[in-house]
Amino acid sequence: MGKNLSQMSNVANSTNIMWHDCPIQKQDRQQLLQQKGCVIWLTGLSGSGKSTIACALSRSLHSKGKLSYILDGDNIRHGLNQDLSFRAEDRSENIRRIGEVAKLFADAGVICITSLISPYQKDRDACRALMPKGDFIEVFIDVPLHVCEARDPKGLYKLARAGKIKGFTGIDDPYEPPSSCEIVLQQKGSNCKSPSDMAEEVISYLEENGYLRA
Ligand SMILES: Nc1ncnc2c1ncn2[C@@H]1O[C@H](COP(=O)(O)OS(=O)(=O)O)[C@@H](OP(=O)(O)O)[C@H]1O
Ligand SMILES: Nc1ncnc2c1ncn2[C@@H]1O[C@H](COP(=O)(O)OP(=O)(O)O)[C@@H](O)[C@H]1O
Repeated sequence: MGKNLSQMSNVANSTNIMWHDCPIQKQDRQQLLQQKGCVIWLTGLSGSGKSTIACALSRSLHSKGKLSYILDGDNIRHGLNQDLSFRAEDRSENIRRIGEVAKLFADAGVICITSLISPYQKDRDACRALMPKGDFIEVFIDVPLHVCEARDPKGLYKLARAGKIKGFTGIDDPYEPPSSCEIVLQQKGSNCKSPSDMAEEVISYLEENGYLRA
């Protein structure tokens, strides 16, 4: 029997498309994995520690028998997003695509950790709006510019200050800190928290909010 025409959709440039459901759903995959699929969205300046904390978090989850996967902005720009630059529209598209991919991982039951500067509030809000409620956990890595600049692990701040990189976040391109997010990771006074201490704060949030059981 032919498909009912009324079930057909047009989405942007995709016409006459139809959604297919599978009887095995997110709930079933979560049961198998004994965890809740979600997106842990790490945002912060270059050098704030996103990649380091993402790795510490993934390692800690792995040791607890929980399946996670990291989508790192730098890495995704080597493949899927290699056509995108750092101008505002391309950063937005970078974040939109990674948001869509992260949503698929969360639907697969995986704890998906994204690690992107994601400097604009509206782009992060748009990703949140893509997901079912509770699936988007926004984590602000609140490290001041002067600390990130002093770390400068890739030498990019130095190049940006010398005018050799234009539109560098924090120097001559904006970073909008989250106005409200689930977790803020920051140094308390002079007490320097390690990346694994910060990862453990995220783990505590996941444990307390039931993400580490089905
Ligand atoms: N102009 C400019 N501004 C900011 N960052 C720059 C720029 N050019 C290159 N890089 C390098 O690219 C990494 C950031 O990529 P993202 O995909 O996370 O950025 S964004 O979310 O689209 O803003 C960023 O990596 P991290 O240092 O890990 O944040 C930089 O290494
Ligand atoms: N909590 C922390 N305390 C001290 N140094 C850190 C911390 N987190 C990261 N670093 C260091 O800061 C640098 C930047 O970290 P990275 O993870 O590459 O940041 P990002 O991915 O945000 O650019 C690295 O050299 C890392 O060792």
